[in-house]
Amino acid sequence: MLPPIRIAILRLPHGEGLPLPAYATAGAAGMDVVAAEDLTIAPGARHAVATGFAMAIPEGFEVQVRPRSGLALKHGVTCLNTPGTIDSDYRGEVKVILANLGADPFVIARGDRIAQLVPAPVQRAELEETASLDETARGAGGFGSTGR
Ligand SMILES: O=c1ccn([C@H]2C[C@H](O)[C@@H](COP(=O)(O)OP(=O)(O)OP(=O)(O)O)O2)c(=O)[nH]1
Ligand SMILES: [Mg+2]
Repeated sequence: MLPPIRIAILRLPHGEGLPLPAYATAGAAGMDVVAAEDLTIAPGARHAVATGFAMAIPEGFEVQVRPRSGLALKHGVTCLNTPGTIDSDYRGEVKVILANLGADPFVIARGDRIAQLVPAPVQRAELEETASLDETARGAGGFGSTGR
């Protein structure tokens, strides 16, 4: 495991009394995030769920917002934009965009764990426009071109 990076976190007024994101076990890769609001997401609906905190991620890193597998498997609830990207220059409230792909309304109580946060280094690219690309065995084949 790499040494942890430091991320400043600001509790917002409506986050008072809630646990900050935390690792559930010694080997957990993601910090669980709790909802800062009570709400019900209807089947087929989505909602940007409040978390009650904002962060200042160090330059060169991002934080990914990922679904919890238990919610996905048991209820069909996932992060619609997974993995969500929190930019290092974002200072607003972190929101979790949950979608209910299940058949039943999904009830969230303030304090329920709804997603997990994973910090990751950012690799930027410089694009170089070119007139042609090198040839490969795959070529333009994709989307199942190698078979099932
Ligand atoms: O799950 C998410 C995804 C994003 N964000 C916030 C932090 C992120 O830095 C910002 C912008 O996200 P993104 O770049 O994915 O969205 P966009 O649609 O491109 O918005 P923008 O035009 O603000 O970049 O929204 C969240 O709070 N939760
Ligand atoms: Mg963007």
